[in-house]
Amino acid sequence: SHGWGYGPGNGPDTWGEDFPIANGPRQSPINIVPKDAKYDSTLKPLKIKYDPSNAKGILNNGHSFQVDYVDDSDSSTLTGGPISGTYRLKQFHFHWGASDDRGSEHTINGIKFPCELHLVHWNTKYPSFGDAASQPDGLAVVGVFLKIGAANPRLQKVLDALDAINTKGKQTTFSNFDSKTLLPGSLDYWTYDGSLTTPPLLESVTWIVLREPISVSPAQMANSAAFSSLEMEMLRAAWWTTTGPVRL
Ligand SMILES: COc1ccc2c(ccc[n+]2C(=O)c2ccc(S(N)(=O)=O)cc2)c1
Ligand SMILES: [Zn+2]
Repeated sequence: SHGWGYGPGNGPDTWGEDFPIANGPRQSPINIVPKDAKYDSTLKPLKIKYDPSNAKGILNNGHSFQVDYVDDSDSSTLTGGPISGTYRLKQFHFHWGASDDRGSEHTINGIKFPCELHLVHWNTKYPSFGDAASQPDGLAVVGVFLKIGAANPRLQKVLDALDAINTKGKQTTFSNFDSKTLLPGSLDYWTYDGSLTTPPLLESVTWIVLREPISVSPAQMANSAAFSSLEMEMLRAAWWTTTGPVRL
């Protein structure tokens, strides 16, 4: 059968057929309502330490593109915040839509952002990412909203690499990139226990969604081939998933 995607026959509302956990108790994404969020004084500040030399490559996986990191040591880690122990950076990727009025997975007061960055980390109490991905405390994903505004020079190195991976399955080396530069000035966050937002939808993610967005310009959103090739899939789907991928 054709794989999952964002089209009319394989989009988020059909994922439950192959992945019944789609109807589970802690599925992501969710709508964040700031006024309903509870302040938790036991939460600590986020501690993020990334080593730019750990960047390995950039891959077009057909649903997004991801920058993969070497994760065989504790040189790029997330600690503090709502998590205990040490989580290693594995990859980061983006979710975007066919137009600037939608694309993010999480929403704030029902508002969609044009893009959302996910920095994926796994709990080093488990031997590998694959093992951690099936554990309730296995993963921690930092979500960062992108809003349309001034061009963001920190994104440019990533966008410039996309032309070399403009079809599904293509990858190329991507080295010496400090993903910490993608983060906003404030690390204030909302957190909840959720899941992977794409199949296999595993309920193993402690979500840490930053309140402050970073900027991206309309030209940056549109200008790269890979964005457009991946966006072609999104475009085909756009007429179908005008409600976006939020499943409640
Ligand atoms: C154990 O088998 C797996 C585990 C994870 C898989 C995966 C296939 C695609 C993506 N992943 C992911 O790693 C993945 C999927 C979604 C996200 S998200 N969008 O950050 O929730 C992060 C990471 C298969
Ligand atoms: Zn994601």
